Amino acid sequence: MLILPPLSRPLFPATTFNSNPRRSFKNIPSNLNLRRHVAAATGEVDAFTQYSGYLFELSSSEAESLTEYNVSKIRDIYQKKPLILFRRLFQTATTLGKWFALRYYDAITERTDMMFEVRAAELRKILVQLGPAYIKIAQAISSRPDLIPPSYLDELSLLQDRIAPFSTGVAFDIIEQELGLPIDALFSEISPEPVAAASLGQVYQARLRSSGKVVAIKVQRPGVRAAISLDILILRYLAGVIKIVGKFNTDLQAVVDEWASSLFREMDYKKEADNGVKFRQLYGGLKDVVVPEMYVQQTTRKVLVMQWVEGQKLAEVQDLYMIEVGVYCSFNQLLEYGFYHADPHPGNLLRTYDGKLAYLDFGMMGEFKEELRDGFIEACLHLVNRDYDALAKDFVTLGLLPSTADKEAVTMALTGVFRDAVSKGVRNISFGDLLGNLGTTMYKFKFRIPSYFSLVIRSLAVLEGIAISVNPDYKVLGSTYPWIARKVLIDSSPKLRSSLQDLLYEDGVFRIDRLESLLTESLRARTEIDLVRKQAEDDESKLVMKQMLSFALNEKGAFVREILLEEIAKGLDALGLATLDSMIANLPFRPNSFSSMTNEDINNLRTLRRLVVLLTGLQQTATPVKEAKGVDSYNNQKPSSNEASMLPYRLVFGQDMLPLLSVITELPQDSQQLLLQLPADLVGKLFSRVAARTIKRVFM
Ligand SMILES: Nc1ncnc2c1ncn2[C@@H]1O[C@H](COP(=O)(O)OP(=O)(O)OP(=O)(O)O)[C@@H](O)[C@H]1O
Repeated sequence: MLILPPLSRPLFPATTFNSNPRRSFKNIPSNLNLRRHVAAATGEVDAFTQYSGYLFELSSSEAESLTEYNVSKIRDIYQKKPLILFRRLFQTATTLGKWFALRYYDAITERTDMMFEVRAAELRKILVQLGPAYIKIAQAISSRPDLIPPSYLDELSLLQDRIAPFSTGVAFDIIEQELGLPIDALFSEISPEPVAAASLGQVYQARLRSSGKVVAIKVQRPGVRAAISLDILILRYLAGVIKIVGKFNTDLQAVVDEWASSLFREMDYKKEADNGVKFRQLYGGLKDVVVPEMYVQQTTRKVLVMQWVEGQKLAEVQDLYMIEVGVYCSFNQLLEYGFYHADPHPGNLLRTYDGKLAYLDFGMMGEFKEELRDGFIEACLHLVNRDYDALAKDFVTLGLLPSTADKEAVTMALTGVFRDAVSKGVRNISFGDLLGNLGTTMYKFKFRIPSYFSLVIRSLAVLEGIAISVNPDYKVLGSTYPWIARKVLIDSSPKLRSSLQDLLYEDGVFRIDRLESLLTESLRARTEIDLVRKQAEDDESKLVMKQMLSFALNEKGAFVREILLEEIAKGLDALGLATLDSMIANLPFRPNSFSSMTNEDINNLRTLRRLVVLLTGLQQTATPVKEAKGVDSYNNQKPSSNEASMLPYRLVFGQDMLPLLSVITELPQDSQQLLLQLPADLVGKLFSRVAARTIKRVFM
């Protein structure tokens, strides 16, 4: 048996854990008594390691074999062990009680503000001492600005789960027990000490004997399930007491139950492996994203074996491209498939040595249901388009605002927060600032953040946090917006289609500026095309043209294409009228200030021109119609007789159509075929428009 030699670029410095002597596992007697190992581990002067003695006591408990959260089973188990229950209750009450007493003392001596940071830091240490359940609570509430005052958020989010490891001997025994084979039958090499230790488990690096592949083995702390069950029971009692004493409306015990169920899911490594398999299927194929392969056959509830990923923690590398890949992948998780990594903290994201972003730890996954996803997208659209009233309504739809809230006051407060957020433009919205200000407002108005949403928020906030360490000006929402714009333009959900319709037609008037902004934003989304763009020789304008046309002539662009055709038909109709006007203006006996065009036609002509520019990227060489002031100024342009009849076309199409033709020939076959169908569709629309107008003019 060999000790795994360091890989070419070791991930973890050997100094990470200094407790275990380097040894091969031939030195570990297979029949080792667990208690001796725990005793050795508790030799470390560390609050959490002492705690592992307590975990060990519980490791043989009935609660350790619970497969899922079941409060009545847990109650039954611990009612039979009142001593353990009371001892833990006493330990928790005295530890937390001391802290609350100090807080109370601060309050009566009016030193609360002064001592805020000190108390927050003390609380963090206490939570680590109290063990996994409390560390997990702290991790969960560190993304809940509605639950705790903003100043505590910073301290709790610092809570690192780099906790002292438990004995390697115990870990190896667990691997053998769980996998049912001697460890050296399964692995040809293994690291002599854990490469990382977290609240629920620790990780070893090993090589599979069967295939020679390097794997990571995650081993669950012995006794952790029983300890967490016990703590959950105590917390439920506590929640019951607080609810009665504090006269709370919320069912606090239900909150504990919901959290406990998710924690139990996280402690089941078989579920984690299944999540990993699904995550790999959905996102493992994305460009520059790595999702380790799960060895489901070698995985049990307490031992997880997966492909080893070599790389550096994302927080330690200065690579903005990784953040962009992260944003792209997060978008896919949140808004495309709704299955997302709900715990992408910096320790769970690595940059591989060949420049890819690797995701680890699939214990906590979230599901963003389609209706809520669409609601979230709508809210983003409303935020970007500064429609604050609609935004306040979105808050109700998303379940963020209780129906009892004083809507007017809340809307006003929210408007203030959002106005500030978008004041420097969409690309500069700081998610962190928005969250902070939103948190203060939410805390004040007693909003609640539904649990599904807090995970979404957390996942975006983590990404922005990492990005900021690389580029202080990085804005995650600004980078996500192109994806949102793209989604709105191509999605077939009826809800999103109707919000697009509402957005583009305000009081019946077509808002080309909004379409322009959506289309141009959507092109900033880092698609495969965009990634190819790095190598492409094409010049910028030709690429924009190609992307726009590819979008408009694609299966997914059908809904927007319909809107575009409608607007182009209106524009061409107006162009026809303008041509007629120009020709009449050329007649020797032209009537004074004759015009067949209404203001609406002029607008349509302007829209057509902007659409041509937008879709083709062609620069206008003729006088922009935008500058003409209504029908009169249009007619007063007095062109020379030869130019006159061409003027409207030049106004719309500019002069150089050649690049457009060359791009069309480069489009995919499907798009070219669609393009050939367009004239027929357009003629149909134009014909019905001209007919309707003629009838109107003749009979009215
Ligand atoms: N497949 C892997 N390849 C390389 N390193 C890994 C792998 N899996 C885990 N690690 C290392 O082990 C650490 C802990 O793993 P992981 O986050 O899965 O444990 P956890 O107990 O679920 O932690 P948490 O408390 O964050 O939920 C990671 O931060 C990483 O450093």
